[in-house]
Amino acid sequence: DVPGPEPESFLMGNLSQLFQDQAGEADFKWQSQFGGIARIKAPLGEDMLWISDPKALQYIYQTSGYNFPKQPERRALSRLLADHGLTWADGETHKRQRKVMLPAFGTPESKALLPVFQYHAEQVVQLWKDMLGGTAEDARVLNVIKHISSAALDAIGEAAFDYQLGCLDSADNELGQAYQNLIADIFSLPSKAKIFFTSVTHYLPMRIIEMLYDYLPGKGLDKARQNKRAAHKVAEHLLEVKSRALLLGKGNRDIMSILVKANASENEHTKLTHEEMVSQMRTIMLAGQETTANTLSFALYELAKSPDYQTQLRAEIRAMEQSVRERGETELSVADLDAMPFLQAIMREVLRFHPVIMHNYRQSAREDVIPLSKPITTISGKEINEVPIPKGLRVVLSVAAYNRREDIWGEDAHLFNPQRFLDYKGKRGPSVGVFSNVLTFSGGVRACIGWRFALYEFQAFLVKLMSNFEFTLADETKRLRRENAVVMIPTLEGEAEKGAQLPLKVSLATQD
Ligand code: HEM
Repeated sequence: DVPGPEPESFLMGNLSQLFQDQAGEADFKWQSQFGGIARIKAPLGEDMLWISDPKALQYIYQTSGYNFPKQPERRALSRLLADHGLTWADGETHKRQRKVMLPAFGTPESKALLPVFQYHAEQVVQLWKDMLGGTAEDARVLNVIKHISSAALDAIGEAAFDYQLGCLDSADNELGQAYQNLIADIFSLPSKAKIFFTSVTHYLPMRIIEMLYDYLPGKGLDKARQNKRAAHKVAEHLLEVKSRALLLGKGNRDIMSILVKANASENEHTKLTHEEMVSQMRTIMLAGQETTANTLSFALYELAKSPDYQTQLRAEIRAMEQSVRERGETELSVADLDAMPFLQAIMREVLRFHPVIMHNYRQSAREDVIPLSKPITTISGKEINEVPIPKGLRVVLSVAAYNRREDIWGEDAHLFNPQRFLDYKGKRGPSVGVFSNVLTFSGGVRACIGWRFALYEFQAFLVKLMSNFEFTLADETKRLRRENAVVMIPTLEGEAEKGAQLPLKVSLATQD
């Protein structure tokens, strides 16, 4: 009885709109037509709910979090790319894994990684300076996402595992190659057949879905299986090195070392098994790299579009660099970053406007009642404040739409406007997201565990790049598409098959 958009066909339902249109387009349309909740169709006439209502989201993510596990086909994809790690786990297994992993992702642990991120950002600066030649007049169009992705891989290799990948130097590293464009290569440009297949696999037992992913031929699946072989080899080796170091009392600040230590103090029932520890390495590599690199790329895109924001941000950076020099240091500290209001506002607005994970997918484990913050009128004309749902109902939680709600973000929600975070610091609706109430890192019991890690990495890179370079749009950038490839990637209209591309005109920034 909940209203929703017309399905394209019985076979596809509404899913092509969700996955083939530009990222977020269907979400924005449905939000303006139906409000915070709509009935959409999956293939073969199956009913699903699409949701951006804050109270409903809060209920599903948080209040009733473990009653809304991930959809089985999504878990099967997680297993393909990250084994039995945290993104795959559900219920008690998820609670146990998350408890052991949390200490590695706390605030002090993430802050301690800032120098690692600054180092890798500096490598991009040096590379681009070499490519540019040396005078402020020299400008070149660079596909910025290429180098940012490689540097983000190097950064996560070192920050999470104390492992040198050397992707930016194009070092011939098997693990680095296994992760380069992993998600984009597997999930971008999904055909109708692929969308149909992925969606209907949930009618099969989990074991069969997993076997299909293990043995079916296909370029994407081959890449995932090759990734598994490369990652397992390195993970086994690293676990051995780190366990030995722990025995010798030599800890390190990388995430894996902290995890090995935290796990050693757990009892037999709560400990992660060896296989689970190996899985967490793939989980962190998968969840942490393309997400951060793509967010940073969209930030450069927005700043290239708005020279004024760029000038304002650079002025703030210059002032802070000056005060850092005056105290005899060379790098900005976490406190310095926190004391830069425009940087903070830009970061929040980029995360709000370009959430690289646009949807989360869940399924009700029992009959339930979803509360709404605003009533809706049903097809039969009743006004309702809550929606009763059956067990097994699949729901799409729309990060994209929530982040553009006018009742939360204001009438200009569809405009990129960092000023909103400077003008208004109060509470915006029910608390849903873990950070600044944007939903980009999700919320509740399985919110992004690496959000602090991502924020420091983002700031380290953005400050270095803005301090050294000016960015303007290139002609090609007018064809930019936000491609929905599970993680949102920038591609160019007509060249989507080339994968992630973000051509920007880059020149040296003047240092005054
Ligand atoms: C801008 C960067 C990032 C964004 C936008 C992002 C977003 C998200 C979102 C939306 C989820 C929830 C997915 C769901 O519930 O279906 C998630 C989960 C997760 N993220 Fe992130 N993430 C980012 C960076 C990172 C980093 C840097 C790491 C690790 C170093 C990381 C590790 C994880 C893990 C392990 C989970 C699974 C948590 C769980 O299921 O309990 N993420 N992330």
